[in-house]
Amino acid sequence: MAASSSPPIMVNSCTGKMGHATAEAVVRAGLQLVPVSFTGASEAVAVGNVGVSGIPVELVHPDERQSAMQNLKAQYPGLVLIDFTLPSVVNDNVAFYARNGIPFVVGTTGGDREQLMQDARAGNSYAVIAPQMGKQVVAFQATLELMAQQFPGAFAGYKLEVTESHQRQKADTSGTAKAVIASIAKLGAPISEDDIVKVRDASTQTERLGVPEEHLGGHAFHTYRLTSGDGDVEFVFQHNVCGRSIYAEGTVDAALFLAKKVAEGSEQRIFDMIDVLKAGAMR
Ligand SMILES: NC(=O)c1ccc[n+]([C@@H]2O[C@H](COP(=O)([O-])OP(=O)(O)OC[C@H]3O[C@@H](n4cnc5c(N)ncnc54)[C@H](O)[C@@H]3O)[C@@H](O)[C@H]2O)c1
Ligand SMILES: O=C(O)C1=N[C@H](C(=O)O)CCC1
Repeated sequence: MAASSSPPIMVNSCTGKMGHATAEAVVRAGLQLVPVSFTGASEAVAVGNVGVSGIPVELVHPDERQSAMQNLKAQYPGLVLIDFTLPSVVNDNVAFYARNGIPFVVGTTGGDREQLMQDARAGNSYAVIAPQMGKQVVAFQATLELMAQQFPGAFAGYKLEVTESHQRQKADTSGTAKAVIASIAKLGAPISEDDIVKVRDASTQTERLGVPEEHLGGHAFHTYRLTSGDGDVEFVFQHNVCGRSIYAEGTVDAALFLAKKVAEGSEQRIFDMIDVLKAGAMR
């Protein structure tokens, strides 16, 4: 695979909310958006293409993706691929990208994460894989993980309550919240992913959580509350995001970071967003 510092970027799927926002960020960054996007079977049948900042992007049915990929590799040397699809298809997609040796960035959450990492490592592909692409949220996550590594068990005996609020259509529990509770478990306050309270109803979101009406369709309001056993001490961590631009911009940074790693012939091939932040790889 040829390397490039300004890679052509393919976004799957431009029919999705996050995929479309990321494709717009690719164009905004002055990068070449590959005018082809893999999409779900229903969308591929229903519409032929979708517009991204005035660029018509041709939609490819899952059954046609292998032949399309052969052509794309030839037509777009140095291609980097971004995946914002669904938890139900992300494993199959990652295995497909790895088999084709395409550098890829996966922001899609859920699926079988252990299998996903195994498949990503199995090929010779380069990848950035992270459930959270927003750089400032990633910095928060990294700080919490550092605290957990420096002071394991520091919050033993504390009770953790987690609430995550997202747009109504989000079916899965936030991948970011899952990653954060894994760090807090190392601090001594473990909870199960099933204990994460998912808020998806508009009235609770606007009246109790303060989500602006205009962002009900795209927001991430997370609260992590740690309370001491005697109830006398309380810590509250929050990250409240409206819209999707924080993720889209971080994803473009991740794609540029990955293209650089390919160009360098980096020995490490699989990265997360903390690696992107540590490299200072932000525009
Ligand atoms: N990492 C992050 O920072 C971040 C940020 C936002 C969303 N996400 C994740 O991204 C994913 C998508 O979120 P969304 O809000 O865009 O969802 P969405 O439902 O709007 O979009 C999903 C898209 O995937 C497409 N799709 C379905 N099957 C496909 C297949 N086999 N191949 C290609 N495309 C296929 C659908 O057509 C749909 O357009 C979720 O897992 C979400 O958690 C991650
Ligand atoms: O909008 C979404 O869906 C998001 N998904 C990621 C998660 O599951 O944590 C990141 C935040 C937004």
